[in-house]
Amino acid sequence: MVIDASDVRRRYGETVALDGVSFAVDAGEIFSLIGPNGAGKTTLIRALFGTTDAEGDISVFGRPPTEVERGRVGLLPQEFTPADRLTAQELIAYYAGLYDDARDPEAVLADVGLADSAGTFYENLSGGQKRRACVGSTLVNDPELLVLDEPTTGIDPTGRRELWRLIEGLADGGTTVLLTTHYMDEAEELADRVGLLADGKLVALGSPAELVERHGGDSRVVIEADDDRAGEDALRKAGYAPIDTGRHVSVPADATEIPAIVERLSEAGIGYEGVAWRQPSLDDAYATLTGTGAHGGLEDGGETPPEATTTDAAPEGRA
Ligand SMILES: Nc1ncnc2c1ncn2[C@@H]1O[C@H](COP(=O)(O)OP(=O)(O)OP(=O)(O)O)[C@@H](O)[C@H]1O
Repeated sequence: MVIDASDVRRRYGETVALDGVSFAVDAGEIFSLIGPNGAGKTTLIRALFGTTDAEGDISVFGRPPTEVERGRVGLLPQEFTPADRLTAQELIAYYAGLYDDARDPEAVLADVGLADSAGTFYENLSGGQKRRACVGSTLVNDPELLVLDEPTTGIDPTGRRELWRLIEGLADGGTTVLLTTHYMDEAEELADRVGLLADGKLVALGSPAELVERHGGDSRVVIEADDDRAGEDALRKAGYAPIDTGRHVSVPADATEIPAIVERLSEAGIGYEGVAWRQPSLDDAYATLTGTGAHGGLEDGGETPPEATTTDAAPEGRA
């Protein structure tokens, strides 16, 4: 086991940032922490690495956070902006210089796909290349555990996919990865297991598929109606129970029910742009658990996560 955390608590004055968090991460796993802004993700990462004090039992590689050998861990903080006028090569070489037995910077540049951009100033790299260069700076010590705090925030879809492939490659090579993200597709794509933090508590823990199964709801037919309200009314009258997703008309149904749904709509004279069948995703599970969309927050007026989800996380809290 690489990380073992039990009943971790941290307050900042009156603010409870972590309220008894327990979880464990195994070697070679990609574990993703998700949760609304202010849920406690960064505080938890800082507690795991001893840069903030916390109550509870934490061990990383079997040792208290402050006693872990630095060389075994690589950490990419959320706010990390290297100097614009360093080339990619200079950036990696700088970090390599901090370790006695660092890897060859050229090899690290190749690993993060920047061999051809080694001489490019950081400011002239694309968003995705910049983040890969930053990840590269955490790889100079060949860490066994890599911690990435929102590694793809602000990057375009191509850059995000490049980073995903990089992270997957590292995990395939045996690196344990702990990452935070606000992107549910990222957690779903990358993570072996996901922990959902809300208000300092781990309210759900499991593989993306398990969380979707437990909290994602039913598969649904989504209708892009010309008039959503009229569409919902028509389907309700026909015996369907529309789900409130904030946009379009969604009714729990199998794909085989599409013809019947379309018929009900045309009987009611409702026009539509499109009809699609969709299985629930991690986004849906997240919305159910937090009462928000993926980019909202409980503090933005969402509901308190249902009690049942708090208790159902408990037995799996420790792997
Ligand atoms: N140094 C600090 N001093 C006071 N309060 C803090 C400090 N750091 C965090 N907090 C508070 O603790 C809570 C958890 O914050 P944290 O940054 O861990 O959340 P987060 O899940 O990482 O949020 P985000 O997704 O926005 O990065 C918040 O209410 C935050 O305001």
